[in-house]
Amino acid sequence: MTPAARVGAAIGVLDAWLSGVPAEQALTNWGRGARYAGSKDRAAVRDHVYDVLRAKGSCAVLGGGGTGRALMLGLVRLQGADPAAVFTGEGHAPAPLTAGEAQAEGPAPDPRLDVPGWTLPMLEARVGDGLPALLEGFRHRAPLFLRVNRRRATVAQAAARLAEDGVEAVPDPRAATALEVTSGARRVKAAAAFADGWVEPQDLSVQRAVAAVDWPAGRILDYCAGGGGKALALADLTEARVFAHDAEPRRMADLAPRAARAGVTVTDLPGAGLAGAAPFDAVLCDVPCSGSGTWRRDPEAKWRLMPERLSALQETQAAILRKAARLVAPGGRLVYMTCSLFRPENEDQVARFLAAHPGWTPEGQGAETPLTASDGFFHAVLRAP
Ligand SMILES: C[S@@+](CC[C@H](N)C(=O)[O-])C[C@H]1O[C@@H](n2cnc3c(N)ncnc32)[C@H](O)[C@@H]1O
Repeated sequence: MTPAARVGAAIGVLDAWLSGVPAEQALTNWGRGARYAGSKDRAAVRDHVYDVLRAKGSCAVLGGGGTGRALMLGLVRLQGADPAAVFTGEGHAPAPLTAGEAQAEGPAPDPRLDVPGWTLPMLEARVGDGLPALLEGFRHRAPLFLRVNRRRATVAQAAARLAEDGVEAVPDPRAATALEVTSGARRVKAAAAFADGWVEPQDLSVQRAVAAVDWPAGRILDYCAGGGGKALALADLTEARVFAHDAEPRRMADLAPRAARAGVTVTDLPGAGLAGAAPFDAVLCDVPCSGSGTWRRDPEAKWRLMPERLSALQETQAAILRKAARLVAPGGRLVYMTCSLFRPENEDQVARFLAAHPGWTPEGQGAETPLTASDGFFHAVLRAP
């Protein structure tokens, strides 16, 4: 495919997204009908779509509208390319610009347009004067970080082995287990270091939060284990026996093979087994949240989020904390985590729990933002009476 044909394909995918099809589904649907597209074409189309979703408000201003075509035109302008060289109408390229489209270019748009307006006060409350830098960052792709499984390799050994497979990665002094991938990110999952469990993708902010907690020896329950990212990190980092639970057990399907790769043991605990297995010395609640800390990675999420959804998430978070607290041993720890930047999901949620649970004490908390680590991430440690 020519570069212009890739833009044409991205326009179709964006139109499908605008009609309500999730981005991944829209990309899959396009891919099924595009047998001629090679892996580089597919990657380029995906990148166009996600670049638009990261900067949708700016693209709409620069492209003069909200259709897939206008958004892609805006992206071409935002990236400093010449639209006339892309919108040629030749082959599978999009049709030439109309006079109106050619004139639509205006001043550089405000990055505030690239997040839902009602979230701006919450973002500002988190980063203060850093808001312009945060919003500018949201327009760009997030870096990829790996966590080195220290039971398998040192950080230096993992970096050297990744390099053999064309993945360049450098240690990050902000976390002892972190490698930042500086080139070859798409090759990580095919690399021997990944297949042999030396590395797992995990954001820097998560690695910092996990390392900041004083985890007890004994028994730790990951109550919202999902794919198991935190449970695996805990099994590698601590000497504790790690258990994993999730309200939707199918989400934990990858946990066993990932644990086997990493050479660690994580024990599944279905709902029926929870009460009998309690109490635990620590219970981690990595709760469902807005994901506002990961909007660079999942920009579609910011356009899906509505105030009602945020309120519902807060109720879910409070309910999970209430239930999980009952599983903590006397004097044990409840560790609350979100990948949200919003206080209502973080500090306010902790305050609400403490107000309703006399005797529990806060033992420290931390909030990362894309300005301090990579993703936004929050953690708080609460001590049981
Ligand atoms: C943020 S994700 C967890 C990500 C995971 N810890 C990781 O590191 O990959 C939140 C998880 O909470 C689960 N969940 C939602 N409601 C729950 C509940 N009431 N009890 C337990 N888990 C719940 C979801 O199924 C989802 O897998």
